[in-house]
Amino acid sequence: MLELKGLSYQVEDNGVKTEILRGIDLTIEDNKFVVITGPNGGGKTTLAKTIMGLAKSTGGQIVWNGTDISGLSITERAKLGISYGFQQPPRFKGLRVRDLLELASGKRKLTRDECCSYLNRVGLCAADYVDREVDTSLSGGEVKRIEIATILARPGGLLIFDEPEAGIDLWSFAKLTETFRMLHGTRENTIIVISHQERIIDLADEIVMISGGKVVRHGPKEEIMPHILADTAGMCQFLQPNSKNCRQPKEG
Ligand SMILES: Nc1ncnc2c1ncn2[C@@H]1O[C@H](COP(=O)(O)OP(=O)(O)OP(=O)(O)O)[C@@H](O)[C@H]1O
Repeated sequence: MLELKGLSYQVEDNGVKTEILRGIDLTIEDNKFVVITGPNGGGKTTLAKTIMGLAKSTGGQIVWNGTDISGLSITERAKLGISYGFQQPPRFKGLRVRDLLELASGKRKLTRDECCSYLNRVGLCAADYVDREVDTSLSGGEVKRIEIATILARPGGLLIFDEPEAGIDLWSFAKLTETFRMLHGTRENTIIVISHQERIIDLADEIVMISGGKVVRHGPKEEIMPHILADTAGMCQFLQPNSKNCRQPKEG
């Protein structure tokens, strides 16, 4: 179980303090599929980075399976089974795709078939990629999918994906959605996905909406989804043609 208790993250620039996360309280039960969504700049990525330890929380606690991990390093958190897939993944010159998959899995050696199975699950033709270097010769979408494959290779735990759909073509996205569905079906991991995509949100057991550094909604998908749709429609007056406040676009 993941418990965030009054989690805060504050930055200071030239003496000016900005609170990016403002006392987040959130509990995520084991083996749930939770989608974090909300407006741009709301604090979703920062929240995910503080859980992984990539950003150091400035207040509150992060408790994973009963252990307060707030003071632990990224490596220590990774050893406790926490994984994070970047919105924009880094590249690793000199490392091949199979090296990254082996590192992620924790096994000394993965068979070619094992590597291929992880790559196929993100829509990559394994034979073309398994021996390629993870350098700048790979496109953004390729490197993103390779990174997601490395997270799939990790032993069970807490898997955090930051906008996995970003930069991925429609066909691969369909494959990825199916992979998430299957991954959740095994009930071996707690999955947190930051996403704005309705097809990913649709997979969720629970939705957390973050805005202004706070949790503004959290609950089962069936409860939160109508609010999201209403909020989204509310932002665009033309999506509610029968609304009293609706200004219709002028013809001609
Ligand atoms: N180190 C930092 N210094 C100053 N501001 C920061 C820092 N990190 C994040 N921010 C600001 O905090 C806010 C939240 O950023 P964050 O990346 O967490 O948002 P997000 O909800 O993931 O947005 P998006 O949907 O666009 O990816 C943004 O306004 C961002 O500019």
